[in-house]
Amino acid sequence: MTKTTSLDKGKIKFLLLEGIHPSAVELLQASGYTQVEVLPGALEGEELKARLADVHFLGIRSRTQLTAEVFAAAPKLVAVGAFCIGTNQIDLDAAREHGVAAFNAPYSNTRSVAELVLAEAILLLRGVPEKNAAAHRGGWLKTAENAFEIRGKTLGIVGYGSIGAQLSVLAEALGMHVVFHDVVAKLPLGNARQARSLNELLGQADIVSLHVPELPSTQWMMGEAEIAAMKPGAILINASRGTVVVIEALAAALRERRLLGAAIDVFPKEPKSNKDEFLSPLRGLDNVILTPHIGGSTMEAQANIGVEVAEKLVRYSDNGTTTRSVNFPEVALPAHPGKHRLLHIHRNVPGVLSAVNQVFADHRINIAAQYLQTNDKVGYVVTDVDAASSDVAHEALAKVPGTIKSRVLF
Ligand SMILES: NC(=O)C1=CN([C@@H]2O[C@H](COP(=O)(O)OP(=O)(O)OC[C@H]3O[C@@H](n4cnc5c(N)ncnc54)[C@H](O)[C@@H]3O)[C@@H](O)[C@H]2O)C=CC1
Ligand SMILES: O=C(O)C(=O)COP(=O)(O)O
Repeated sequence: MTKTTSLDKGKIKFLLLEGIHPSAVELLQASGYTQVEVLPGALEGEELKARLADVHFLGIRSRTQLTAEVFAAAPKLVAVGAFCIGTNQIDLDAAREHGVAAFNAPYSNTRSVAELVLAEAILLLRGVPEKNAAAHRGGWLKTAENAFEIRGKTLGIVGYGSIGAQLSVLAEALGMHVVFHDVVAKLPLGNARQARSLNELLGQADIVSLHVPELPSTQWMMGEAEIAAMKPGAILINASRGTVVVIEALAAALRERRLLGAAIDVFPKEPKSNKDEFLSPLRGLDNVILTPHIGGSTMEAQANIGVEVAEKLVRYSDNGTTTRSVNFPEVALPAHPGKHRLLHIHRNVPGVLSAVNQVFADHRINIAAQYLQTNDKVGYVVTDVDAASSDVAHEALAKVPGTIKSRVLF
């Protein structure tokens, strides 16, 4: 039998958590990976660590927290796939230091989030959440008071990245004016314009929608002062991360009717599973749409994400390609028939590359192709050598000081 990978594909273990779409399993199996375990929920603590003891590839979504402690308990882990956009749940530095490459799906659920936000903006401008809640209780709130068309209103987008920019285009198609705030100068799409500051945006927008990643700089960025700076009767929508809004300050503004309404999809503390109770100061406020972190949860987005991230994991497993990794130097080297491929991940300190190449010189191994990329912490070198030399080279490479991980691919 001809081997295609150093470790028989049938022995490589994938663990997919949080109900990742079956499209991922199908792709992995079609690529020869038969050991794929799928769990519907997230794992944490000792259970997560115990499960990871013999796992090579892990798939998660936004809920599973991968800390330095978790990586330390996963000696065989080669890569992590975040089957979502955000990677704030992964300690990316710790992953890198353990030689674990991380990938995500930066675009597959963008449209789903943008559509949800627009739908919520329309419903909130019409007071539908309150009228719907009243009707369920036997009430009948037929009135035009505080009910508005979306046409002609100003949408303020905070974070003009993939989602913010997509939302901008859709909003203009509905006749909205768009103003955005971003820490980076961005090309405005259509007639959108970039505000000079968050406060300028807050003073102009009828609807403020947040689309920033979770970062130290975005934590609690919508606090009491920022909410007070919003126009009276404005609407706040948050489908980014729960740590971006001070939820108590929002609840106070909504109770006092300073804001017309809000739609919140993400929370500082979210239930761990569908079985746990959702607790929030926003519960019971009829002018708030509360959704259980489903901005990206559509069949279309999940199916696409399943394929996108599974493909990235397969490419990394099969030939060492790290293109679009979120924490690793990017390397993509074409396959060289008849050669074996050595993957060497090391600390980016002076002397490691020369020590690596000294191994080849010492063993008189001819290099067919070699590619090195580094980032501030880690170096990743891919070397293709004659098949007959790969075992001896692999053994010697693993002993080079500064080595984090090394693999050989046949
Ligand atoms: N509710 C849900 O189910 C989903 C939530 N998300 C969240 O949405 C976030 C945004 O997604 P994308 O648009 O794809 O990300 P992106 O990375 O394309 O865009 C984020 C933008 O925010 C900007 N930014 C960063 N810090 C900022 C700050 N302090 N002030 C203003 N702008 C700032 C960046 O420059 C960038 O333009 C994700 O990081 C994720 O946390 C994403 C998908 C689904
Ligand atoms: O893509 C993201 O960043 C999200 O927040 C979506 O998370 P989820 O996959 O629904 O847990």
